[in-house]
Amino acid sequence: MFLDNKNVLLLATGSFNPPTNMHLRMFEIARDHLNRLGYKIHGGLISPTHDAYQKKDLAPSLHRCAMIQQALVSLPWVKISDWEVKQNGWTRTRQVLQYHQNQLNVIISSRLNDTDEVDNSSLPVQFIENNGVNDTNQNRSINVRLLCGADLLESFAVPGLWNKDDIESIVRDYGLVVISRSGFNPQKFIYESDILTKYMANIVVVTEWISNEISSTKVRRALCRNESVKFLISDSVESYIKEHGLYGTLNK
Ligand SMILES: Nc1ncnc2c1ncn2[C@@H]1O[C@H](COP(=O)(O)OP(=O)(O)OP(=O)(O)O)[C@@H](O)[C@H]1O
Ligand SMILES: NC(=O)c1ccc[n+]([C@@H]2O[C@H](COP(=O)(O)O)[C@@H](O)[C@H]2O)c1
Ligand SMILES: [Zn+2]
Repeated sequence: MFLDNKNVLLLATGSFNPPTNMHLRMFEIARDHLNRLGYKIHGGLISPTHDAYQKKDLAPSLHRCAMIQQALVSLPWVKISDWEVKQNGWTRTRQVLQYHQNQLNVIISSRLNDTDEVDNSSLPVQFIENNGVNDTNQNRSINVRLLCGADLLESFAVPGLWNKDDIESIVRDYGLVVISRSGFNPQKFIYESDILTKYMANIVVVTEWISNEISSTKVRRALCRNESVKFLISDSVESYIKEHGLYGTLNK
């Protein structure tokens, strides 16, 4: 019932519209915290949501993927997975976790058996190679964990947004790493949820003490008003946005 595998790959889902410095910091904050708790982080993945995800002002995934790729140049231990955006429609988060966990299992077993016929282009397998999965006395599996902000956790309570079964599977089979966000109280939210309390051992809440209110919404607003977004997003992401006239920057 409790996840005791300390070998972890962090997977973050979301719009990344556009990717901000806080999206990148989430991975760094989570890795530091989990390392202190004795976990070993074998890599990270960003899985942007499909264009069919009904969200206001969502830029096409082609652009969101390109921006994520630019942003990740300064965070090489995290890779983009474009599996979600390549599907025919929106994919629920439980299925996103399931797909990547299956892929990871296949890759690890093919490495252990010295067969290499799996397409692993979307997974950061170099971390797996470099992080001792082939060591003896090592647990040879890696758990995909959902990395999210406290707002995403609290969206579990939005009526009709998440299936009850999906929430249970996410927290039971994968586990959560939740980064604090101002205006949200993940500890209280867990306390008030029977299912989250049942599996609280699988939820790591990480407090970001250097609190930072960057959000994509605020960045889009600043861009549209022709205000500076420097130090909120990567310079290369800003250049990409302006080059393609995204978020109302055309002719500004
Ligand atoms: N400042 C932040 N602190 C903690 N978590 C964050 C922060 N910004 C984004 N996240 C997390 O990153 C993931 C992707 O979020 P998302 O793409 O919605 O970014 P966002 O900044 O919330 O964008 P938007 O304003 O468009 O909703 C989510 O799990 C979200 O909770
Ligand atoms: N039922 C579900 O699995 C479910 C519901 C709502 C959002 N989500 C995901 O959570 C993320 C939320 O992103 P935003 O915070 O940008 O809306 C997206 O990746 C979306 O696909 C999943
Ligand atoms: Zn959001």
